[in-house]
Amino acid sequence: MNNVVDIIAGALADDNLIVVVSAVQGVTDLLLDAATRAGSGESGYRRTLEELEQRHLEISQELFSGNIPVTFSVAFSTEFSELKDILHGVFLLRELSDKSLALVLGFGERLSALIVSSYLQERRIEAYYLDARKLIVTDANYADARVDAHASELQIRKQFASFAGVPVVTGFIAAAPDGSATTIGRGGSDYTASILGAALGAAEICIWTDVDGFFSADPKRVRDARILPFISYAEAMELSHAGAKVLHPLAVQPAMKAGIPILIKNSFNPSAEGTRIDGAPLSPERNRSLPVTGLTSINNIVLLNMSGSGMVGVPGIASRLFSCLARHRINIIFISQASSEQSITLAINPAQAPNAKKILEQEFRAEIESRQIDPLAIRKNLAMIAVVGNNMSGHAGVSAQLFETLGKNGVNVIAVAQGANEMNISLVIDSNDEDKALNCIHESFFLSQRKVHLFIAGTGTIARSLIGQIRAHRRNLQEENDLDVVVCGMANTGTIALNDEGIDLDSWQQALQPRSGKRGIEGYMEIIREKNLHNTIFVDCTASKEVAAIYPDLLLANISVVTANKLGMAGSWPLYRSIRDAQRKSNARFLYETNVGAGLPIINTLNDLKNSGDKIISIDGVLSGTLSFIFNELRKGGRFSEIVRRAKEAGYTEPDPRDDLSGADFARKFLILGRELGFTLEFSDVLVESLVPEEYRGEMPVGEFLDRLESVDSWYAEESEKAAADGMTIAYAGGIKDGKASIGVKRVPLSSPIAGLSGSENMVVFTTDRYHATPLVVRGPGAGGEVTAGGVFADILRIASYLV
Ligand SMILES: NC(=O)C1=CN([C@@H]2O[C@H](COP(=O)(O)OP(=O)(O)OC[C@H]3O[C@@H](n4cnc5c(N)ncnc54)[C@H](OP(=O)(O)O)[C@@H]3O)[C@@H](O)[C@H]2O)C=CC1
Ligand SMILES: N[C@@H](CC=O)C(=O)O
Repeated sequence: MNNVVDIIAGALADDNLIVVVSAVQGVTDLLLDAATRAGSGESGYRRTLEELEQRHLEISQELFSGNIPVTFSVAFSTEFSELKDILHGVFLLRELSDKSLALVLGFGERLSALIVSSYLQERRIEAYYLDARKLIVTDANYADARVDAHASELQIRKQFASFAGVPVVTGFIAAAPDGSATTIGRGGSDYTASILGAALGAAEICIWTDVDGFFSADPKRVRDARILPFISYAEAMELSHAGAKVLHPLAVQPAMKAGIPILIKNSFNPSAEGTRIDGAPLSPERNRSLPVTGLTSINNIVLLNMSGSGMVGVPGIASRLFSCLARHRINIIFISQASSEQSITLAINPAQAPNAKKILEQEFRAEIESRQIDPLAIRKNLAMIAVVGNNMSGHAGVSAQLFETLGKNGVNVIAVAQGANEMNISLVIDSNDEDKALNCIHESFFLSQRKVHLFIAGTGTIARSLIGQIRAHRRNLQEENDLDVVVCGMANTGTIALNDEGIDLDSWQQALQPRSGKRGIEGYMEIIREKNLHNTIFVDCTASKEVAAIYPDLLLANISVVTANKLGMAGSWPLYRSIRDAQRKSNARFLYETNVGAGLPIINTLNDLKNSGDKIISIDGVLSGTLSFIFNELRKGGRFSEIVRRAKEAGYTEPDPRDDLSGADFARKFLILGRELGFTLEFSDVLVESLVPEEYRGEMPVGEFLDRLESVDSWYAEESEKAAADGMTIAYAGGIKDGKASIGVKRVPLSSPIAGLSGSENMVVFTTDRYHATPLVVRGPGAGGEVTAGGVFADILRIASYLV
């Protein structure tokens, strides 16, 4: 109130002012509560009344610093005793008519106007209280009255024939022709101001509210929403009708008719520029080149669907439908009818849905009984989103962009409407998807920089390298590629870190907290699904079967997946099939390049060959970084057990190195390649030679296994020497041809390319119709944190470029 009075005092220096006030925050709800209780005979209404009195008293005490003027005190008591009398009457009668309700609800504005006008007087400003019942004339629909513009204009002009002082007018309330109090809709003080401004030809109508103006989207739901300095009357009307709470939907019309600009300003931040609403033509300075001005949503609507073959080509059905709803004062928020004329879909307020269904079923009883029209269908828990902009008109591609971004994010559009003025596309979606839809649409139309949200499973070798790479490269991606890679979740078996705005990658280890609630990967997936962020990618850096098993569910929930874990694509055939099926059904992407050869482009190369029509004859080579490293080092004369330890330390091995030494990890890669080639293979179809001695294959802890491995050192040393004596070397390699894959220890000439491998190098040899005489070879490091994480990162960026 102090801010308000300062603003009034400041503005007064330049102009004549009319001040219109609304009720103190929450007061109209309290009045409604008191009236409803009194109407149902609950004496508890008196407590609400006391609370109301107390609240206004506290405000007054504070404003007047304890020295409340006598005149104010008297007026204040008079208002409250009138309110008490009315509520007492309602209580005695146990009946709350619309007429009484309108009278009660108006007390919020009456008390505000009294306080503000008295406080202005206290500040030596010549102000006076003015009841809008003397100014605004409505029909007799007391609680939601329709304004009679002409009669109101006459009254207002008469009242302000001469102008002196600052009138402080009660917003929201008006009078029916018989003088009874009416109200003109919640938040109606904006409307009151606009009616007064228009009637008097004001220079400006300024709405002082608690936000900086119209935003491109609700900033509480879309973090990157931006203020709109200028919008047209038409845009303001579309946005406020479609849920933007900044301005009363009806407030634009009188100002627009009179050509008076409306300024939206923030009374808590008066220096902010605000939003100017007017009818100025589009110009580059005032209107961005973007087609969309803003988006907004109504988060609780109900769809009413009337359908039936008997509606086709029958004139008058729509007229009966709408007339029936109008007779019962049911407001229609949205209408859609396809050209087949088989159905009409309407969105209405949920509170009115049961009544709407009842009256329409009565209206169309004959048609429903004769099955020309189906019983009315009601669909709940829906939200309506409106995408609004003057510039949308004639701008091809707006709806394509809108539906594409929703589709990629798995947001199902249930109903759509666009008028021929092309400045509003409204769509109805499941209310669970509302925030996701608002954010992805906003990002698509307003932001040059797009976001992908990552949820990582696993915090081991690969995840650590991945985080390091994202941290090092994030800024560059933002600047060069307009892409922000945001890590929103990390989890291992015991801990979890979550932050929708992005975990601080400099201290992610500290962010990990013990897991609570539903643990396991299912719990993590539930959190990701509940968050329902747009452009979400799940990144699997575990070696877990349980994690791989959730890929189908993730994909069906439209969450893209990047995985280094081979247990999905090399899992059982049913799991493999269900991943592939889910991939087909979903708009989300699934990439797994690092499953074979870590960061090497093996799966992409194979698919490029296949997709471009080449025929793959065979694939041979070394596909284990660990085994390659072991045999390359043995050739130099190292001890087997000690080399295995080094492979583990270098991050080449699986969490349990027996997965490498048994050939299982290698076999999985051939299994994946075989499946890529179209063969129906299970793991057992790959012939594998294991290097793990029989007695160490059980549950033995990894440390103990590594200690015991020394027992085979001499065998490997001897085999290496024997092979060298014959000009040969030993290596672990394999191949797949005609759907048959086998891998194991081989003797190869020292001159063979396999003998020339070093470190963890992999080598894959594709023999194809096109690459026959000289096969196509992909060679390079095939294991290790950095190269694998690089491959995972590249897959993430591939999905990002599809999503954004
Ligand atoms: N190393 C390499 O060169 C390559 C590895 N890969 C694959 O990358 C994957 C990761 O390897 P790497 O980083 O070396 O393995 P690590 O053992 O270093 O890390 C595995 C991580 O997964 C976590 N984890 C295991 N089960 C679950 C679960 N159910 N839910 C959540 N987190 C889980 C572990 O958690 P906790 O710490 O709590 O146990 C751990 O943080 C493996 O599938 C591997 O085959 C692929 C290509 C190359
Ligand atoms: N443990 C694997 C890592 C890559 O998949 C290997 O050694 O190749």
